[in-house]
Amino acid sequence: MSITFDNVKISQGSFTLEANFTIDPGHKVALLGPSGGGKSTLLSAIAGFKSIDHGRILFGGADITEMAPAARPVALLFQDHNLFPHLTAEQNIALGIRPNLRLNAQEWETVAQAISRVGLDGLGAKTPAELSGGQQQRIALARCLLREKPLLCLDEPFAALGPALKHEMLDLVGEIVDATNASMLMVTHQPEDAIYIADQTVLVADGVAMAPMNTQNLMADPPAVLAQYLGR
Ligand SMILES: Nc1ncnc2c1ncn2[C@@H]1O[C@H](COP(=O)(O)OP(=O)(O)OP(=O)(O)O)[C@@H](O)[C@H]1O
Repeated sequence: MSITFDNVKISQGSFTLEANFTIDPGHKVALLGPSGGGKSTLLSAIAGFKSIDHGRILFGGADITEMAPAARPVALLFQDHNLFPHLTAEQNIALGIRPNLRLNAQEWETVAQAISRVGLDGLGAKTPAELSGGQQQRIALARCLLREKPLLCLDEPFAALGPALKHEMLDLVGEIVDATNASMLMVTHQPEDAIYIADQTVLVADGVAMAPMNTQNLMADPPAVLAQYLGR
């Protein structure tokens, strides 16, 4: 579904971010730009954790500006702090279905399928401390996925992972997004990650989130602010 920022203005102290564009349905989009540019702020506004001062955010044409975070069509994955340390992997995933963890047999089966989907069969009873960083992120991703939200927002989700594992995770996200017909927005500091997974890129710099551009074209001929960021 499309995502529209209709004359959106978000302020945070002396910082202001503007966004006025539409992302067409079916794209995987990277949010790229200098530190402090407003990438996380934009994701927080979409997820409903940051209110906007002006304008509207539409998803598939429906105004979600005033919706509570849990009611939004959005699942959000952060770089870390995604899991509760005292709960097992499967309990952490189950939270995505029912925060009180009182799931019926069919819902536990859904949890088991989600564990399988992220390639972690047999590890459901482990706590986060017993899992590697990559495995922990897979658990967090599994919880995001079983909420079946049509928009997956990722805030530097795999920054702590090595290159091989990161590519594996990006492949997994890409596959799942394609299979479920979802849309994806991913904040990254790595241009190569944007090229790897995102067909479009939104450049966020100088208080403006710009309309999405084809990632390959953008990298081949970057505007000054991006060239500077890339160190070219
Ligand atoms: N709670 C806050 N109060 C006031 N200003 C804030 C607050 N949080 C962030 N900011 C400011 O908002 C701006 C945008 O921050 P944001 O975290 O969205 O940037 P970012 O592009 O995600 O940065 P990074 O790449 O470093 O994570 C920054 O200039 C920051 O100083």
